[in-house]
Amino acid sequence: MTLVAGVDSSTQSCKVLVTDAETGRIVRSGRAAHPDGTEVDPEAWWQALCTAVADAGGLADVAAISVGGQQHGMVALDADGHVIRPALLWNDTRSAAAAAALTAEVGADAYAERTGVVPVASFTASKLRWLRDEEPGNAARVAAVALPHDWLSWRLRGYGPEGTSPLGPVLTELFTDRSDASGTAYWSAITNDYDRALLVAALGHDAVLPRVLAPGEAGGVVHPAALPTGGGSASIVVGPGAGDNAAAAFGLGATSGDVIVSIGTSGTVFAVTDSPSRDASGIVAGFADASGAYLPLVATLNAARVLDAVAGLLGVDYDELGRLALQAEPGAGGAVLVPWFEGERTPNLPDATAGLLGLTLANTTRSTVARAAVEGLLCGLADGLEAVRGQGVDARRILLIGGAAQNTAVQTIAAQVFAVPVLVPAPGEYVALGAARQAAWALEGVAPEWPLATAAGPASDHRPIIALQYAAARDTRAAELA
Ligand SMILES: Nc1ncnc2c1ncn2[C@@H]1O[C@H](COP(=O)(O)OP(=O)(O)O)[C@@H](O)[C@H]1O
Ligand SMILES: O=C(CO)[C@@H](O)[C@H](O)COP(=O)(O)O
Repeated sequence: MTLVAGVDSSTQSCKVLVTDAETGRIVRSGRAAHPDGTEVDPEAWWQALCTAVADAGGLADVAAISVGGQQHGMVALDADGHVIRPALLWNDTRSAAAAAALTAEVGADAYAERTGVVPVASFTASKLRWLRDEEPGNAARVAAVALPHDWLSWRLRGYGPEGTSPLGPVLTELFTDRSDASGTAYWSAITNDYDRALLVAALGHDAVLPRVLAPGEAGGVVHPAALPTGGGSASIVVGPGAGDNAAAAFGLGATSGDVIVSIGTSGTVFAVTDSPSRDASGIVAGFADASGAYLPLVATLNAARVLDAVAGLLGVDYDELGRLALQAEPGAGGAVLVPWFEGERTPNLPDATAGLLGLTLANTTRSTVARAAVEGLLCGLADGLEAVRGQGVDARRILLIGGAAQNTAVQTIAAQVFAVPVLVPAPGEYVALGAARQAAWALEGVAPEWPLATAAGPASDHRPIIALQYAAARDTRAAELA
């Protein structure tokens, strides 16, 4: 049996799956935590990757590996391959003003036309502009800009800072893939090329950018001395890797009619499409996918951690939070949580705060607050679904994934919020699975047809009151914050 490995270096943790290359059957797995915070030293991701690989039994018998990862994070390298400062992550909103400045200078229409996206705080270009303005000394030292998955793939291949890596700081050996490149706001999924003028507009000067591999293209091999556990043979192929959402779509084998809703640290709504999208409003990001197609996507900053916050407030665990939520009626008796705890990306309100609206003596109970939390986070994603549909996406069913998708109340209430059937694939790490499938593709030259994840769904039970009530509260909250 030939084995391949897939990695999900996500916001909160690193997960590794080792699978049968032919069938996708999971043979073993490992994981390790990432530090908290919206800026992180990439070295922590590398250490977590090493730990997760060891936890998954190492790579000695593995023939190929590919790395999926959180999108957009700014990994700025100097000419000696050192990381210049901790990476700003996709959920770090300090670059909001930089995003607005770039958009004003270039124009939203021009950005959408040239890159498929309009800058928001999350995108790499906005973070580079922030660096240029706030840390000019650091910006001047930037010799290359990579994304989390690019940098980890580079490290796996033995590259890194002088003296601490077997092959040293060969910046031109960095590679990425279409999906992650499309989240930079200086690459076009249509021309398949960087827009260097937009990089210079953001950073203030040109820099080495990772070569963009074709889907399924092999990017080299794991260096036998890169991992502390040893890399196994000298010929473990490294696949192109992908942004985590694209990797999940590839792992799920999503096709036309499928819309994926992922509830992890981020909330995302996305689909695989044959043609690119260009939304000059900036709500839908016109990303690329991992198979050579496109991935229109809406992301929210407030997803699974909304439940963490409210469970903490109520002093309960996830299961009890779910039980409480299901004790209340749909609409939570008029209580609405607009869950913008971390500011928000969609709608683009980076400085927003959350609001609990519509409280009365009658509805101020633990169960209505629990339900309002679940409804609020799902309604933000339902708005995302409408926006994605507005780009011509056919939504015949929703595939619900991510950490919080395992919560029974989230599943039940999703079937009340979305007017489209909701399916919950068997619990799994679909980003890592997609990366493993990519590894098999890079190894064998053909994308393997792995059996689709089995998925069961809550019965459709659409309750329009939830979204109607949320829309009114959302608009009220946005007006309060304006
Ligand atoms: N049963 C559950 N109910 C609600 N939330 C959950 C549950 N299990 C895990 N989570 C949440 O899922 C999140 C992790 O999801 P994951 O998709 O792995 O995140 P990421 O990819 O952003 O690192 C955590 O914030 C955790 O609180
Ligand atoms: O910013 C985006 C997508 O544009 C996020 O989806 C990140 O890619 C992080 O994902 P998770 O770690 O929450 O899965």
